[in-house]
Amino acid sequence: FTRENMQRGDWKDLEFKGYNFSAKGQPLEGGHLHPLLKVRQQFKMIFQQMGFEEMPTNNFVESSFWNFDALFQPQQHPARDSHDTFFLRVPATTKELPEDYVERVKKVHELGGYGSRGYAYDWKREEANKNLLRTHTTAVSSRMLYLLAQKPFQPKKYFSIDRVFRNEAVDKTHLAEFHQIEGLVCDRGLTLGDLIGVLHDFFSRLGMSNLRFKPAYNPYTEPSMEIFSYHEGFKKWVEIGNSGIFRPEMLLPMGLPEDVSVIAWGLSLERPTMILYGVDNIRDLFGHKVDL
Ligand SMILES: COC[C@@H]1[C@H](c2ccc(C#Cc3ccccc3)cc2)[C@@H]2CN(C(=O)Nc3ccc(OC4CC4)cc3)C[C@@H](O)[C@@H](O)CN12
Repeated sequence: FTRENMQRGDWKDLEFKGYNFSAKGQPLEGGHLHPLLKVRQQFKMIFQQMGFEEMPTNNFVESSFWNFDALFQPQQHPARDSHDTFFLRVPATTKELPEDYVERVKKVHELGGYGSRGYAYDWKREEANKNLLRTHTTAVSSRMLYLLAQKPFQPKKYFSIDRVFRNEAVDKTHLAEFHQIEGLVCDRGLTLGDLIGVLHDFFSRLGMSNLRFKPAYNPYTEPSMEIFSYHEGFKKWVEIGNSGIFRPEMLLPMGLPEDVSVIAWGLSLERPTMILYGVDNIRDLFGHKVDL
């Protein structure tokens, strides 16, 4: 039946079936929120109920300075080479860093100070200038703590939930990126007991009250602890995150008062989401739809 037939009106003498008004309409597919975003909302609400402020995390690109050097992570650390980190070609280097602070960071890496021996190596500005995709949201925490140190001290509780990037082999449960959740409390005289207490408060709001802690290592926290929770369903201990107290070599060059300490912890968003939604392949949740 061509346009000409229609225009000539040939349709007038055709037999048409009567309307069937009792026919069902197309089933309407209701939309649904992505599980990761639903779990992110839950964590956000928990942090807000605990009086934490959200940190600005909308820069995926970071300098090696804020991502590593400010955290007292030495320039020869394996996490800093291209097997673990995505470095940028354009723009390859960062433009502006607070020069006086950079000098103090260089000094604490090379010679120590504040009671530290330092790492006794030649710290290079070119290394710190290299732009990368942030490997952890702790890069944002370091920026926020530096800003806090520029004003008369006041205690703060910050959190962040956003994407981080690692140049790692991908498999069923690992992607080259994930969402890190991080919380920190900055106040005078905080101790490991305060860290354990805030972890119990935080995780109990997720129904995880039976916690255990194991000594661990992070370049920027001392002491550090891995966090475990007994999972009733799996009848076993599940690692639910990592935590620690930021080192003086990180905090004092920023200019924070000597008696101020910062307790912090982190976990991923994908792990809890996969468990809460029974997803066993991370690709069903996020990332490129390829069959591995
Ligand atoms: C390379 O990726 C590391 C990632 C990710 C992680 C690890 C450490 C940090 C951190 C930190 C930190 C430490 C000190 C100071 C500041 C930040 C953040 C994310 C998860 C951290 N983990 C993790 O999320 N596990 C987890 C969390 C919640 C959960 O809830 C379920 C409902 C019951 C279940 C599991 C632990 C492991 O999964 C680990 O194998 C994978 N980890």
